[in-house]
Amino acid sequence: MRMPSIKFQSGDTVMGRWPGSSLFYEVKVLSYDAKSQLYTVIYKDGTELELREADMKNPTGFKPSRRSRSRSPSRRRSRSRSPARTTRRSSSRTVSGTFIAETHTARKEPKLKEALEVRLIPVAKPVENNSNNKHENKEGNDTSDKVNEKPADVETDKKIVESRYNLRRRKDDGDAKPAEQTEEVEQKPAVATAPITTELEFGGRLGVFCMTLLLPATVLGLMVVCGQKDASLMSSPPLPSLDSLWDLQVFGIVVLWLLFQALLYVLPVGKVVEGMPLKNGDRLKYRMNTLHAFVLTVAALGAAVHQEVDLSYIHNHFLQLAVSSLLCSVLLSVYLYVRSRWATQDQLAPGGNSGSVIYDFFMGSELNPRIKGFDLKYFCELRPGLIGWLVINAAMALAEMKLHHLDYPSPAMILVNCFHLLYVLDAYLHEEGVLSYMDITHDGFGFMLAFGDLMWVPFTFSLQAYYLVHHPNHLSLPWIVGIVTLNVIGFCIFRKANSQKNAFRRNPSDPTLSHLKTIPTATGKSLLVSGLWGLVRHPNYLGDLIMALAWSLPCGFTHILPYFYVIYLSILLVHREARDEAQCRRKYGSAWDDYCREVRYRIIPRVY
Ligand SMILES: NC(=O)C1=CN([C@@H]2O[C@H](COP(=O)(O)OP(=O)(O)OC[C@H]3O[C@@H](n4cnc5c(N)ncnc54)[C@H](OP(=O)(O)O)[C@@H]3O)[C@@H](O)[C@H]2O)C=CC1
Ligand SMILES: CC(C)=CCC[C@@H](C)[C@H]1CC=C2C3=C(CC[C@@]21C)[C@@]1(C)CC[C@H](O)C(C)(C)[C@@H]1CC3
Repeated sequence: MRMPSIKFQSGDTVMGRWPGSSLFYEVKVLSYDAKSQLYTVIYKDGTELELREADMKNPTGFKPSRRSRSRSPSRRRSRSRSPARTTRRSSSRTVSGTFIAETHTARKEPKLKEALEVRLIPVAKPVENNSNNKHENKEGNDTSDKVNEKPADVETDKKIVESRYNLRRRKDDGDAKPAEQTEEVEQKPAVATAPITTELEFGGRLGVFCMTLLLPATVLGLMVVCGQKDASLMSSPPLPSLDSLWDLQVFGIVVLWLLFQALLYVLPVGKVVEGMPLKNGDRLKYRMNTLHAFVLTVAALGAAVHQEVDLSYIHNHFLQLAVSSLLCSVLLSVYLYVRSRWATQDQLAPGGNSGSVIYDFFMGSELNPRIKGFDLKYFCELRPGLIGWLVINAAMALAEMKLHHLDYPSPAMILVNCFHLLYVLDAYLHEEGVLSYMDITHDGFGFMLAFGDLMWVPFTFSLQAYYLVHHPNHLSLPWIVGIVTLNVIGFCIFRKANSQKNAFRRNPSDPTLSHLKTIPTATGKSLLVSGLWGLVRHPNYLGDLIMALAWSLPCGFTHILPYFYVIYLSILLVHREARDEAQCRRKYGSAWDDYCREVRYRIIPRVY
């Protein structure tokens, strides 16, 4: 069928611009939509886009780039769609000669905003991750793959993307805008906008409302039961008195603790690194000094103990400390919710923009709330709660010694303390990796994380140590060896999986990963499909769960309470895996399905 009187016809091979760049690839015209005046074209790697005529040219006037690197046009996408780059970048790569550099120099970008609809259809086959077969952008500020030609200036690039393109879904996704609506789109500033959250998690508004009330009650309930002689969940201990829950002095101590950690956070020590690219292409800066903060805290506490400060105060005021932390997390969440009302669209998290007060309060509306560079979410995620957890553990060891007149903590208490210390130190030693975790890159900062970081982590993660104070458990040497071995296995899987993924994301050409197979995706990123990431789809979760079991075993088998952490983590990680799965399927489309076919189990090999 011939098309209307237009420049290009279906079946023509022409050069199509890649969104946001001055790069042209060979494309085949599939169809033309007269209403939207867009051509649907297909790139050689199977990527389909819709382009305006102005972004398509006859092949004459183009020359093939002399370099021939295996790089799919679609892999340019993440770069070209990220307007604000802090690095300059190359513009001459080829996919078996299909990626062509424009021969014109100093091309002027028209000021017109143009509509572009995007649909990516990846061609995904596992490939060896060797240096001749790269499918992936280097994440971060890597400039080592720069080649000649017009390096795109940050601002110029931003303007090009903002003024030339409005990326939106294709018609066949069901919400294409007719031509009249395109006008409307063009009138808005061309910045990334946060979509309204329609798919509500955690049982929606009612679910999060219940969780907001039940989670704090659960922590307090567990703590009360744990302090009883009979730590059975079926026991019904007397309700704690108001006095045992609240003390102004204790509240003051918690506030001082937060301020002290905040002070350590702003110390100008440690390198500053950039986080993952945000929706608008910017990268926030983070100072990596959690380890410094930890060491200084230990030094300060050591000095305090030397001055005869009694750390068993923590054990004696455990409930009051928890209630004060809860109050701080509620106040913080209210502040976060209120300030999110003034946040710009591109500062909002995808999951916390539903318009429902309770839902957005719980999930967190703003992705990276900052006060003059002080990142509230990142601060809370790694510092007051995690260091607080270790301090509580140490206080429990002292309380155990005091209560049972011991010269040293029991072997069970030492194991629990050492395992937890290793886990937290590992996070600090690999602090940069945390910047790519879901909580930082995807989840908003609201009650769930504020409460999780400030109350849940320190007071439920330390339950095993608290339990051991009142329920000593003798461990034989074989048990000790067995438990230590289990923790080492879990830790190695956890660390290796996280390190492999982080290294691969930072530099897919990393020679230490060259033996691993990968699946390319249309976004330009690849997926690891062998090694630990070929065993299950979340090997890091598997390692985490094995460690969790090793942390509970020192407490014996008399009560289920010390196993609370394993139960919590299993539920959280299964749910998290499902969330991540949905995100990855959206992001990677059929390449993700191929990965799932290749790696059948999610967390536990041959089981789940
Ligand atoms: N102790 C606790 O309470 C908790 C601990 N954790 C731990 O935190 C850590 C971080 O967890 P989380 O942020 O949930 O998830 P991950 O660190 O596993 O990140 C998931 C992301 O990894 C990338 N990815 C997935 N599969 C592959 C693959 N095959 N190859 C390359 N990249 C892949 C995808 O992102 P992309 O492709 O965009 O890079 C995906 O979105 C984990 O180790 C977890 O165990 C988590 C929650 C609670
Ligand atoms: C429902 C509910 C109680 C939600 C709160 C969940 C949070 C407690 C967790 C979500 C992800 C977390 C992570 C860590 C601690 C627990 C929370 C905040 C973590 C910082 C622990 C240390 C690890 O090494 C880690 C850095 C991998 C980890 C990151 C995720």
